[in-house]
Amino acid sequence: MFNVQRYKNSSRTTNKPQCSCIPAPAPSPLHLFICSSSSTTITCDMAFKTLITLASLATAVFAAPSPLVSCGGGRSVQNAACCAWFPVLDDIQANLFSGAQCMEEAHEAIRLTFHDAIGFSMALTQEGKFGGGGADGSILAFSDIETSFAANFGLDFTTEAFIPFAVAHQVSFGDFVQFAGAVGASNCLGGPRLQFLAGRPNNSQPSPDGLVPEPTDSADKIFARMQDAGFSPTELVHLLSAHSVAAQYEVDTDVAGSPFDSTPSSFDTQFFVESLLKGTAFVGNGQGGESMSPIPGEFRLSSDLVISRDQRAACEWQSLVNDHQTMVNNFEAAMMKMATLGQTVSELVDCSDVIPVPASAKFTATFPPSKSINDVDSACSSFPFPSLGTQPGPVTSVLPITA
Ligand code: HEM
Ligand SMILES: [Ca+2]
Repeated sequence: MFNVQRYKNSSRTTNKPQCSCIPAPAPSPLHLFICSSSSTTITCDMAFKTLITLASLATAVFAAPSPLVSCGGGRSVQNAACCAWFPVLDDIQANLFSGAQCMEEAHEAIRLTFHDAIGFSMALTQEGKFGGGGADGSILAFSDIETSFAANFGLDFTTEAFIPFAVAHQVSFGDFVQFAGAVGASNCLGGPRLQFLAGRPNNSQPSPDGLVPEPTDSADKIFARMQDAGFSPTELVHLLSAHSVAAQYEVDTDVAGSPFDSTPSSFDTQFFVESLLKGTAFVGNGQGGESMSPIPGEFRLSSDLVISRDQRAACEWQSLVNDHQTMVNNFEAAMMKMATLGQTVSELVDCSDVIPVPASAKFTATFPPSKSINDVDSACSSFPFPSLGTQPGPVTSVLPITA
């Protein structure tokens, strides 16, 4: 096993008053609030009002912006414990993400957040078969087991590359997976600034097989699996914004690096546009979860096809075609939920201020060259597909992402 220390959260204490409510002598309907340290007795009603007032005051005081703590080098954070993440940030930006790029490793980092966190099942927990799980770093701690699952095929390269960083910086695997994903996403033009909470313990169990959705799965199967982890079809659409900065390497290795949209380094809405165009040809061999795509070089996952055409998701999908800001907001909210699956949020420290602010961009969605509204395969009848311009020029092939 790796010698990784558990991230130490600041100790927390609770102030419980040494008081209790007892019924007042009949016929009074009141309960009396009696404190051991005081001879005063007041009614519970009054006591609770006082406590509520004190609690609101305390909340107001603690909610006030706290002074920033300097971490040196011109960087500062709200919580001093978060300074420890800057060396991790600098290391992965330079040595994992090739200088803060939104390329293959950053994409893999985003994907890994999902493949770790989705190892969580309310049904299995209720049946007493697999409690816990979720965003716990098990995909790194038990990479030999979890990367043998079909849905994680090829992720062994990623886990091998990621593990040494977590070990070197002595942070928990669960924290590292979510941190690397948030930093990777921030490298993408127009990307989200994801929340990052630190302090996940390093005590995961291997996830059972079968919890990560596969590109060959039906919409019913995928929605059921996501529901079992606490996500609605709408939230799944929000999470799938990640496929705007994505490519495949393992579904068809002969066309490794073929992206899911024409702008795989921009967290823009082109994925939602292009995935709704009629497929015309396979980029690869058409097997293992590939569907026909509309543009040469672009790869379409069958799972994206069935989800985007399903009545439970189609309108949400279409609503994001030309709404980058909503796409970012939705993704941030859904990722916040996913990154803490199986964790006790109150025990984590908010270190979001360590995550870089992504380069902002104002995107206007367009049809690829030669495509128009006539090529749209909309499954949403509630509102029309937005009116978009067409990129000028001849049809060009989307280039693969190469290392
Ligand atoms: C229905 C659920 C999903 C299915 C079936 C699915 C399937 C896939 C597949 C088959 C690949 C290609 C892997 C390869 O061959 O290298 C992929 C890539 C990717 N997925 Fe998903 N995915 C799903 C949801 C998600 C979610 C929720 C996220 C993130 C929040 C995500 C992020 C990514 C990213 C970033 C990549 C690109 C990885 C790279 O370029 O190396 N996916 N996905
Ligand atoms: Ca894109």
